[in-house]
Amino acid sequence: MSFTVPPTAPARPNRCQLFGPGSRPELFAKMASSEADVINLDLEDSVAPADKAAARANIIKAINDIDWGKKTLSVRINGLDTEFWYRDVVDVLEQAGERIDLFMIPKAGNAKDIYTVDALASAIEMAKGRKKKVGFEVIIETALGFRNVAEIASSSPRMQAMSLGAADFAASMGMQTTGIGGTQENYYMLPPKELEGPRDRVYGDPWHGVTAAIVAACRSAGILPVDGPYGDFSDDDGFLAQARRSATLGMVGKWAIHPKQIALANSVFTPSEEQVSEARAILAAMKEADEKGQGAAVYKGRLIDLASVRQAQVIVRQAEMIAG
Ligand SMILES: C[C@@H](C(=O)SCCNC(=O)CCNC(=O)[C@H](O)C(C)(C)COP(=O)(O)OP(=O)(O)OC[C@H]1O[C@@H](n2cnc3c(N)ncnc32)[C@H](O)[C@@H]1OP(=O)(O)O)[C@H](O)C(=O)O
Ligand SMILES: [Mg+2]
Repeated sequence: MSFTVPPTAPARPNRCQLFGPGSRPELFAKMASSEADVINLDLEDSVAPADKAAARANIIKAINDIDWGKKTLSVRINGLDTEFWYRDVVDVLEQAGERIDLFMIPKAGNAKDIYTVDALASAIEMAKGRKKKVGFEVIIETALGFRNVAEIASSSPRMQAMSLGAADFAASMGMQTTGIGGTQENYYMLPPKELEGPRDRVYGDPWHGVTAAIVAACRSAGILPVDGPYGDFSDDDGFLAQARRSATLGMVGKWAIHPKQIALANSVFTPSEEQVSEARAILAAMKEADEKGQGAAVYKGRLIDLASVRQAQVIVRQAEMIAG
């Protein structure tokens, strides 16, 4: 290990973040009674400019009136390049009660963006005598954000989580696609032409680079890495494939842009009984090895050592935290 020990991430479930437009208040109670761990009430891109003020009022009322249970309650504010964002922060923090947990800052480009929102939120919290400091989560969805992902992750003690926003990311990177996440039709390779046999397309993962960058930035800053939206909510298999890929890379959850995606996300980001018992068996085998003075052992024909203990602990800790 390095002498620099990263902080630990917030110990709360974040398997699914359910989004709903602030301009559709009829959805809020349904969101509150869903199985999502995190609720994101949106003031940004799912709300038309003419509806921003009404959406703010809807969200403030909902924060105050609805029983959100144990869910993490987040409000996505507008981007810092708009005329809307300051009013989002001011109105919500001045008029909504302490139940709000997080602001989600979209299109985060650098640490200064987060500092700016932090300064405004701090002033309002002091002025209004708010006891609970609002936390932040951000979306990496621009080329600038990708470039500065590490400084954004550790930009403020308020930071709790970071998501990939595939649609805006694709636009900002100039990617040739209109899909929101998932496999892209033209992102494939062919087997070498010298090989015999059919040259079936092998699809790659165009989100791999930024996903790995987000996970590394989050894990070294002690915040939660989250996979963003999968736009085609009629494609359960596609959602599951992308979610399993991001879980394998270290992300802790995924957005749902429709309620049918909640169970899919929860199924992937809750370690299965098999995964947990395998992890516990590895821990038991390593305990036995340790008692014999061995740092490495053989488990089901493969090497396990102290790194395997740390891997197994990740899964056991996740399961225990979700079980509460
Ligand atoms: C891509 C970038 C993003 O910003 S993604 C995040 C922003 N987007 C959103 O917030 C959209 C959220 N989803 C919706 O608005 C809707 O789900 C919908 C428009 C996609 C579909 O709505 P619709 O009412 O047509 O859906 P139905 O299939 O008829 O609904 C069935 C049933 O479920 C209830 N419902 C619908 N949506 C929700 C919801 N979000 N939460 C809770 N419940 C919901 C609906 O009322 C029906 O209920 P019932 O009538 O059966 O009682 C990103 O930034 C990037 O860049 O990548
Ligand atoms: Mg976006």
